Formats: sequence, structure tokens, C-alpha cells
Amino acid sequence: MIELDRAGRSFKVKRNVVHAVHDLSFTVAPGEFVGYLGPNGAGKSTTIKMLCGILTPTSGTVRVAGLDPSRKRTVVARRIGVVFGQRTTLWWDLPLKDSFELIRLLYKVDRKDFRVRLDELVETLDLSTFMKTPVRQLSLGQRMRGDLTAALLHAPEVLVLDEPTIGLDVVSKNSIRAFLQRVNAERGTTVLLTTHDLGDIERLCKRVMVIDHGRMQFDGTLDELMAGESSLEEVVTRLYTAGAQ
Ligand SMILES: Nc1ncnc2c1ncn2[C@@H]1O[C@H](COP(=O)(O)OP(=O)(O)OP(=O)(O)O)[C@@H](O)[C@H]1O
Repeated sequence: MIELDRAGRSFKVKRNVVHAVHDLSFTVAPGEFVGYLGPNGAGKSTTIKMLCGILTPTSGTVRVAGLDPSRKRTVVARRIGVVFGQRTTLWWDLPLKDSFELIRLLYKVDRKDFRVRLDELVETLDLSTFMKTPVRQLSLGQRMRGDLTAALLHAPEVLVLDEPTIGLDVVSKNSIRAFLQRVNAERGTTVLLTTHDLGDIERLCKRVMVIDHGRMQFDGTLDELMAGESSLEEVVTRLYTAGAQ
């Protein structure tokens, strides 16, 4: 479903070249739920931006559902849902329900399918009390639930999440985690999850990839990553520190 083959992305900053992602290869099979970890500046968001076609790789190839996102951005957009926890994709001044209607029009979602999906998402994510509220007046937890809904209204096969639980309280985090687990289990949606919250990883991901300085440091199961140790935080700290040396 997701395939990177020696993908790289560099940026020219003044006279220097920053290799944000370097020679990165991995595949994510349909229906997998994969955690994508790395310290600040490791290249996670750059990878995600290449998956949605926002950034073109400077070397190698990136494929989503067999398509090149930078060349087929609109087609890929219909097959992928993306949530950037730090930024909303909703319209700031519009009531939430109007943002959803705009998404229906943009993605050309059939009116009946849209209704069924929206009703289900409103119920599961408990949105009914703030559907008429402008996005700018929503709390962070409410806004995040709105963003998740927006990402799923066109029933994408792939969901890419960049810090979807950032800044949320423990109850909101747990309800979002339960929701994501359900989307993956019931709809078979492939999920790639970037987070600095290791609780998200422990709760949701069987497989974990860790990158640092744009290169893969670890790709395996959570059990393999833990290798008999009891604290994921310690394991990850060791990996991040080793990468920095
Ligand atoms: N548009 C850009 N121009 C120049 N450098 C960039 C650009 N985007 C990212 N970078 C650099 O690429 C590297 C990887 O950044 P990226 O945002 O992908 O990291 P990240 O793993 O998502 O980090 P964080 O966890 O802090 O969000 C960093 O050194 C960053 O400064």
C-alpha cells in the first residue's frame, strides 16, 4: 500500500544541503498499523509530505497504492487521508458541518455515502454538540476529532497521522486511540502513525519504524524493539541517543 524505494529528499538552505530523508526504503502492507518514530528533525514529516505529494522526492521513488503521489496528487488524495495534529485542515471560520460539506464537494463524495459515513463518524467521535460551531471556537480535542472525521469522509484506504494526540488530555487520547484501532480493525484501513507519545505506540502498533537523520534505524515488531526490556521509553531514548552520536 505504501512503498518507498531508496527515497530521499534534500533541501538547499543557503549554501548547505540538508538531507531530511536519505535513501529510505520500506513497505507498508494493506491493513497494517505502523508506528513511525524518530527524534525531532529526523525526517518524519518530510516522509509524510512525500506520501501526500506535497513534496517531491529528490531521489528514489515513493508509491501510495501503486501511484506516484507527486505526479498523481489528486488521484492519491482520494486514496489517502492525512491528519497533521499541529495544523488543522478545516476552514477556520466555518461551522464544522460546513467544512465537512466542502470536503464532500472537493472529493466528489456521493451524497448518500457521505451521509452514512458522516452520521457514523459524528456518533463514534461524539461531534453532535459542536457541529454548528466555527472551527476557531473548538477546543483542541474537539478540533482533532473534526480533523479525523475530515480525513475519513472520503473512505481512504490509507490514513497517515502526524501527531494526532498532541496536546490532548488522557481521556481524549484514549478515545482517539480506541477510534483509530476500530478504523483499522473494522475497515481494514492501513495506518501510518507518527507520534512522540509512546503510549500511542504501545497501545496501537504491532510494527514500529524508527528513523534518525533521515535514515532507518529500526524496522520490526514492537516486541522485537522491546527485546525483553520493560520500558519503551528507555529503549527509544537509547536509540535516539545512539543516532545523535
Ligand atoms: N522546507 C524545508 N527547508 C529546509 N529544511 C527543511 C525543510 N523541511 C524540513 N527541513 C529539515 O529537514 C529535517 C527533517 O525535518 P522534519 O520536519 O521532516 O522532521 P520531523 O522528524 O518531522 O521532526 P519533528 O518531530 O520535530 O516534527 C530537519 O533538519 C528540518 O530542519
